[in-house]
Amino acid sequence: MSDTGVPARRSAVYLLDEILDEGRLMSELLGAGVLDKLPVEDRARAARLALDTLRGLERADRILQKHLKKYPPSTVRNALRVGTIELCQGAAAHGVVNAMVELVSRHNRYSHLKGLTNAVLRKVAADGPETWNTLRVPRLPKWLRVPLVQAWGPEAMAAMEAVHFAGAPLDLTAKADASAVAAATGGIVLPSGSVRIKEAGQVSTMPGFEAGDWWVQDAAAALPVQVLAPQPGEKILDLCAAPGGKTMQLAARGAHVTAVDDSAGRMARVKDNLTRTGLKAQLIVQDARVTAGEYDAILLDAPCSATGTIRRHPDLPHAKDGSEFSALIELQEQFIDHAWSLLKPGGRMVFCTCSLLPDEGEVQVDEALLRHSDMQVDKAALDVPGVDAAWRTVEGGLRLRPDYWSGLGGMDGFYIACLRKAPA
Ligand SMILES: C[S@@+](CC[C@H](N)C(=O)[O-])C[C@H]1O[C@@H](n2cnc3c(N)ncnc32)[C@H](O)[C@@H]1O
Repeated sequence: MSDTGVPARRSAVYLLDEILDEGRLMSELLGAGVLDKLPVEDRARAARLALDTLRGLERADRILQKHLKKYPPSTVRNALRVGTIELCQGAAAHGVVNAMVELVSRHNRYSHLKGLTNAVLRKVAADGPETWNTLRVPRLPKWLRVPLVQAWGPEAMAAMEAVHFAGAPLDLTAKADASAVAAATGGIVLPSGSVRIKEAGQVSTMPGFEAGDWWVQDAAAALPVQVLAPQPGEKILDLCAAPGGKTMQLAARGAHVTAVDDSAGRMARVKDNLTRTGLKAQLIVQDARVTAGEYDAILLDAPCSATGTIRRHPDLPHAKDGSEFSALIELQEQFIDHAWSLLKPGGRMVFCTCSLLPDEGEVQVDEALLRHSDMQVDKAALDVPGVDAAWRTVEGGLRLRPDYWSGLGGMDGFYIACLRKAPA
């Protein structure tokens, strides 16, 4: 990292400007290379500062509110937010204040606000850290909170917000032996067989990464393949496959996998992942709605709101406003119907989304059952290790929420159902 910490902090402020004002996602910004010019440590620091600021945004704003008569332009406001988060996390006051004052003073439009930056952050340094823990756990923005409270109730919502605020541990899926991966990486084996690491460093330097012994995958995201229960030699279609976590799980169990995704860029990551792990699958870049063939089993991990992944992606509720969701729900319906036409009689299809919205899970399955007289929900398929009976839903699926396993560090929100086609 640079001595002053200014370049990393400036980049964190830039990320916040783009996320909060332009509605861009962190993944999109990192994919576009906005941090690529920074040294590696500065890149990690900038991303961490931006993510921490987004998680604690409501608290930072409450602390800053006391010291601001009116809001400064958003770049300066975001610099104050980053500074507040650092101060409340216990960083040395002089380092944070000096760096933020320097950052603002070098700004070509807002250099006149360096005095305000200095004065406000000094006040935050004096009272912010002790105020921090007296403030409520940050809430989701209303556009998302309202439908989630309606779906799961206020207590569950508060529990999910507590997990979002805490952030997420690192979960790994072992190619073969979870106990060996846990021993090598200092993790624990979760009830479902994933390996969880509380304090992870840089992933690519961890033991077993180069050898391809494991890949990063949230414990909840690893469950759909367990529910599908692939058998060696089965012909399995993995629809919407990139970046390939589930493709690798299917291939590791000896299935003949055809992986389809319409993003060439994301499919390149599937290829890299397969190469690193020494696993095989046929990769096809195409729209899932034109895929052809006949398959013993299908995994449909449909594109969705990704509202189940907020503890890892705290930018999402700030960058989005829900306006894209009805188009996604419509797309999911089309994917289900087309995928169903590719399934052999007697075959099974797992439909899943990393969403907390029933419209992208429970409701999709209810409606698919009405459209397809040869479709049934296979409830027995949910009998896999680590799955709690309380997570089962009325229509026969599995509802996973971030507040489940909260003592172990939570899990991503997911919906999973196994749909069985009538025999010929
Ligand atoms: C939830 S992600 C899949 C995650 C993946 N199954 C895994 O486990 O790593 C959804 C994927 O759907 C893909 N997608 C979106 N629209 C698509 C379409 N029309 N046809 C095929 N893939 C599509 C996206 O590129 C994205 O990679």
